[in-house]
Amino acid sequence: MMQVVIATKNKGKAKDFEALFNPFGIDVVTMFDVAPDMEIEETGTTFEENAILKAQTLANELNTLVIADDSGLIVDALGGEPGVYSARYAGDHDDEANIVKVLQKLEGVPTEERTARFMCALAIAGPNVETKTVFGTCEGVIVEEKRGTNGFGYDPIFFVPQLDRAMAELTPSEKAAISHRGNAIRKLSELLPTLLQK
Ligand SMILES: O=c1nc[nH]c2c1ncn2[C@H]1C[C@H](O)[C@@H](COP(=O)(O)OP(=O)(O)OP(=O)(O)O)O1
Ligand SMILES: [Mg+2]
Repeated sequence: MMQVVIATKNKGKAKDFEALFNPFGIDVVTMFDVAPDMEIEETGTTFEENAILKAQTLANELNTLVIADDSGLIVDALGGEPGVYSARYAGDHDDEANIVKVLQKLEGVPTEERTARFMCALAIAGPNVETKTVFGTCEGVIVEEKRGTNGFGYDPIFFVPQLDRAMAELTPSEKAAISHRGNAIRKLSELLPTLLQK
């Protein structure tokens, strides 16, 4: 069985990656499987820097090819917040508190000004390969109340106009087809043949 190592400790992200890789017969392995005690501090100021940091740190530790994802929500009316700090916006990795904070800050802001996007930076690093990064985005609107129970993070408040549903109302494969993460993976897959030749 082919497998891909993802430098993440986010179970929601891991499920997204499974929806993207399992259809190709590729198993997803996370830090819970290969480095459960490892903590990688995200000291970068951009998604790209943090993705590279996570990919290279785990790749050096395992001496194998690793993909890392650094992602977040950009809300236009909040000047781009929570951005790179999405995971720690209101509390450390407290999805519910993060959602409440975004909704409170957007109180009274009309729908047409509630535009937002998810951003995903993926880095791939490993022995004998030059570290590469790719990016994916997904456009949406922040709704006033949570909708749906699928996905993770800010998915319940992220409405996808294209599908007329919130991200948390999509099945894993529907999300994979349109998400920032899906779009980034599709770009990475175009790079892989050249990357692995060396
Ligand atoms: O598809 C998504 N649907 C909803 N929310 C999302 C999504 N993608 C990223 N997000 C939010 C969650 C978290 O608040 C932050 C990611 O932070 P980020 O540091 O990249 O991930 P993390 O710390 O949860 O796991 P890890 O670093 O171990 O991969 O953006
Ligand atoms: Mg993180």
